[in-house]
Amino acid sequence: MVEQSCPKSSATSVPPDLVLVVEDSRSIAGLLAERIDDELHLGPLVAYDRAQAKRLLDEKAERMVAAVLDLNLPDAPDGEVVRDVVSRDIPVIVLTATLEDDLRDYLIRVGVADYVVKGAIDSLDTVIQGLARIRRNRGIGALVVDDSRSARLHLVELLRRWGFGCEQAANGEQALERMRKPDSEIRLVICDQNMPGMDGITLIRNLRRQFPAHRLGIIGVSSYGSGLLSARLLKAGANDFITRPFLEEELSVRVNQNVDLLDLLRQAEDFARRDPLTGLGNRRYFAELAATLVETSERTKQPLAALVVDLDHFKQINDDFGHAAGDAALRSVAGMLGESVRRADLLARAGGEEFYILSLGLDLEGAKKFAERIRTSLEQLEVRYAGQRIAISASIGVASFSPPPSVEVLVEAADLAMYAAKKSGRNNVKLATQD
Ligand SMILES: Nc1nc2c(ncn2[C@@H]2O[C@H](COP(=O)(O)OP(=O)(O)OP(=O)(O)O)[C@@H](O)[C@H]2O)c(=O)[nH]1
Repeated sequence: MVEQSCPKSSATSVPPDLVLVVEDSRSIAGLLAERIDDELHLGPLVAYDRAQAKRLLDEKAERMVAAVLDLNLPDAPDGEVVRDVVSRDIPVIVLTATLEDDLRDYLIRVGVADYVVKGAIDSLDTVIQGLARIRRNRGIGALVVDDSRSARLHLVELLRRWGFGCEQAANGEQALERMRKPDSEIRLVICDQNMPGMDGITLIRNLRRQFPAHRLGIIGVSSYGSGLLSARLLKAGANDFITRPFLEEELSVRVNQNVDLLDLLRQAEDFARRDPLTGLGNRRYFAELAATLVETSERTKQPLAALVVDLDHFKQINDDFGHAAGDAALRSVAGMLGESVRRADLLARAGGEEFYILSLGLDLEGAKKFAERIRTSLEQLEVRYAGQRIAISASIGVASFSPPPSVEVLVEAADLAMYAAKKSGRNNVKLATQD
């Protein structure tokens, strides 16, 4: 079995939304609190000494995303507050005036996520970036694969202090079994090369066949002196590698850079599927999800309905009020449609002033009622631009098949019905004929 090492989040109903700042300099504490609030939209909890910090921990520890701690406090001159916080499994960034080697060793040993030397021009920027990463990491599942229990636990402990939700597997087979589970998403795998049975390279090849580089970051771990091995790990599909023994800081940077890259790739993916004006999915997004809905309709023997919603005389709106007003109207319509559909429905902007909705479980009669409701809501929609009301209406075509032969047939049927609605005067709903 795969061991669950650290929970992804605490069991409280309020998601963690606070950052503890323990700093006796009121000016630094004030600056940090302001930036945590403004830039991260998290609630700063400020304590000026250890006693205050302990009280806040007793009251609100489970709501803390992370803590920023000064090492020298009036009632705790030797960093005692660090242990108070680390012992509660809250990721810690330490602010320190100086950094000698033995202090660095102590901080890593005691379990801090990061340390920042005070006074450098960008030190507060570094703290804010560190907090943003810890918050981001909380939503990311990581899997450590290593047959050595102590090596595995070391990696798990490091990932946990950086905020990751973390699981572990003792060999390649366990790791593949874990990756087959759809429940919690693992986005980062750190895997050792030398394992009995399936080695790291074979495991990475296997993983890469199933998970492209923008879905899963893989960091291979090789031993010192095996330069060729590192190259082979990369060739097998690892995004990066680290050589043992490593400094915790180096692993932290590699892990964070890889997760940053995953985020960027995910954003690029998202941009390719999203309409920038309305924030709705675009045609590409629609095509991908529609295929899944058709499959579900076939499998569950439920009808699948399509609505094609085309705004009337939109050119006239642009001509009368200007293109910016037309844009504002499209955004309002998208917002209204977003509120009208159920969570499981698929809504997309198909292009221009046309929107598609797919709804599983609606027969033609149900879909007609749904379309009528949308038509009426659009008619009543209050779109105001520069003090003037822009009247909106739509012609809606409706089709429902149980199951549809294909997405194309379903949408084409609804599209033809929409044209019939336009022909018969606009601002009405028409149903597709069964043939
Ligand atoms: N403001 C704005 N206008 C857009 C956008 N996309 C398409 N349009 C405009 O929507 C109008 C669509 O015009 P037509 O296809 O002639 O249709 P219509 O005027 O709505 O008339 P009917 O559909 O026949 O009722 C065009 O003038 C496009 O320029 C957009 O993103 N923003």
